[in-house]
Amino acid sequence: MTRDYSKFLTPAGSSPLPKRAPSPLQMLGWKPFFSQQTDVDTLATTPPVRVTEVHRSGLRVLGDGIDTTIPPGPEATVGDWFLLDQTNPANSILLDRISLFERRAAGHDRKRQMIAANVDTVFIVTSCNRDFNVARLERFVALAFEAQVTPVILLTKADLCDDTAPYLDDARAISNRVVVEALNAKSSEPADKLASWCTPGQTVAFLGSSGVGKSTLVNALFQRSVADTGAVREDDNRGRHTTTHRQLHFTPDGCAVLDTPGMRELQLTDVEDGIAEVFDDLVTLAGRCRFNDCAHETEPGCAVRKALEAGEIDADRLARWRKLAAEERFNTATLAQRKAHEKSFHKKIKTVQQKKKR
Ligand SMILES: Nc1nc2c(ncn2[C@@H]2O[C@H](COP(=O)(O)OP(=O)(O)OP(=O)(O)O)[C@@H](O)[C@H]2O)c(=O)[nH]1
Ligand SMILES: [Zn+2]
Repeated sequence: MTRDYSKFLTPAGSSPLPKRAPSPLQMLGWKPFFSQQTDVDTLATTPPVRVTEVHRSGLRVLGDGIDTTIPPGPEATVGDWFLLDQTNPANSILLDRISLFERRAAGHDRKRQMIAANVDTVFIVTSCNRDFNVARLERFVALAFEAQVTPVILLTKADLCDDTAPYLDDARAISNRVVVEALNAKSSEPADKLASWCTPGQTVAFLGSSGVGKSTLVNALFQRSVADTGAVREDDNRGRHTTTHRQLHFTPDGCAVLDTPGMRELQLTDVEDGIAEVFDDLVTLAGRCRFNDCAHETEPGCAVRKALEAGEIDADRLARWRKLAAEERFNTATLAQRKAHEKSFHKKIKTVQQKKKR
């Protein structure tokens, strides 16, 4: 007799256990990385809260059943997690970050300013037209790597472009660690194409020049969910992401979208490691040059020039790496360092001129 066991088998494609819905804290972006910094008892007495808004007067923090304001501290930024001391909020404990975007302030001391913490994914947006610029994309990818945030390159306005293939090829050649997608931001595509990075508990941000479609994409993220629930009026969800201060907005799905003007002004300072990651193949090659301080120009035993002559590396990419690295060094140098550099440069010129006179 053959028995029919089919009724006892899990149907193909379905998981045997229903997935547990994320907890309120997980929806806010709470991860094992944070819980590992503390213990159950501490969590019970000082509950975790996330900074969702930064104002001059204080930080708005959200937790499981908590929505309050704590005094501003110089050490915190939007996206940060605190263990909230409810009796004395100023004594709340800041948890270590998974990632951090920073920039140098304008002015004399050019102190570092924190832009956003614990962002998981940054969408680097450009369009399939004249805005597309490999050097700029490399620079944004370097910033993301430096901040420990996963970069994803989005090429918008695909609908206005005859052939997206060359753009995709160029963007994909930047780093094999970066996913690249081409899309029409105004269509229904963003919901699908961004879905895997915009799951509950994830925090995302957008980088890119003006007019490339960042707001259109953010709108799409909100409208998809809004359309699903049909609960929010059009003009309400418009207002959700127009802001002038640092803020996290949560889609009804529980994905946090960072909206901060500072992201647009990120400069190329203190990103030496990020640049080295983008150009890791060239960095490895340079490590094989005979001299540690090889400028890859006329030095003997230069592995970079050898590879270039053998056609193993791209001359344009090499030039972009050197330019980006030089720009980074210049930006990162303090005013004093720049002045010292100029002084020694002028001194050199003077010596040369004096020698010529003789
Ligand atoms: N056809 C088409 N138009 C797009 C696409 N993405 C954006 N646009 C249009 O391009 C214009 C600029 O888009 P925004 O979303 O405002 O660009 P942004 O990057 O937010 O610009 P800023 O707010 O200045 O930083 C708008 O008119 C959009 O409708 C796209 O993929 N296809
Ligand atoms: Zn060299």
